[in-house]
Amino acid sequence: MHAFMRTLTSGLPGNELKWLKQGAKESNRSLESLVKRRLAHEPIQYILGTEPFGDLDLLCRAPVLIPRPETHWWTAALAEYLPKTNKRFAEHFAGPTSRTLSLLDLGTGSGCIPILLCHLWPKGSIVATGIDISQHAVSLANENATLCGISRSTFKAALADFLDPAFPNAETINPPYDILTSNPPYITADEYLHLDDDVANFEDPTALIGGSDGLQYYRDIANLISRDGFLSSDAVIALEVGHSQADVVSDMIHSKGFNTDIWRDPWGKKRTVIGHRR
Ligand SMILES: C[S@@+](CC[C@H](N)C(=O)[O-])C[C@H]1O[C@@H](n2cnc3c(N)ncnc32)[C@H](O)[C@@H]1O
Repeated sequence: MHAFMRTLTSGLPGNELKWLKQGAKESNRSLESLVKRRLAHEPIQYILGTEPFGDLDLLCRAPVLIPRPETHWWTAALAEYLPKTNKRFAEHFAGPTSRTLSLLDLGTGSGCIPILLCHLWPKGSIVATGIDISQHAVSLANENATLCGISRSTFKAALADFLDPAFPNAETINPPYDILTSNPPYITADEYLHLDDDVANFEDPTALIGGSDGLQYYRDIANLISRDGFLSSDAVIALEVGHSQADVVSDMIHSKGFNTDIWRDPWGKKRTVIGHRR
């Protein structure tokens, strides 16, 4: 048996084996079955069922997108940046004010972005909504919100399709929003064909492909933000983009009456487009 396990685990990096052993110990699942799943390219986050996102530990379940380190990076940076953008936001984050701030996250997946923002602003009271086209994602995001126990704020995920011309029409979507965040699907249909098995065989293609040129969702977001009454007059927008998309997405947002800024991640890539109403 030991020799069999040694052969089975020889294809795994040492740290993954350590995590799987830990996972097997914590959940009474056999190490052999966990290793077999990993060797079949299932991501370790789905096998263990969680992934750290800052100091949160979020539930992960296929096929909902596993939160990525680059998403954590800009979300944490946004939490620091927002109080510096205007007086109303600054007052709000210093402590409770008479008004709540409303936040909408488009394509919320695990709920990682709004849940971390609420967690990092413990003094503010934010009414956050995450929408997703996938019921798997909506359920997981609501479970994550309960698990993470955000104090003064509330977060609720709801099923909706933001590409639908009738969006927003559900009761759960209640504009105007003060903060709009999104990490939409942004890889091209061609890039999808070249993804590693770990991603392509387990994560939902709907979470990844942004149309033939990868930009379909940004065009839609640009249309949404230019609608009367969708955003408040001092709203801030934060969009994650693919590594070559920042300039074109920034131009789209700029053309809708917003000043824009592009943030580079710690690895030097242009990863986030920030927008403020002009
Ligand atoms: C790249 S994932 C991001 C998930 C999560 N926000 C994160 O950063 O880990 C994009 C998400 O958008 C959702 N999505 C795709 N098309 C959508 C649509 N038309 N309306 C609403 N959500 C959509 C997917 O189901 C997926 O959860």
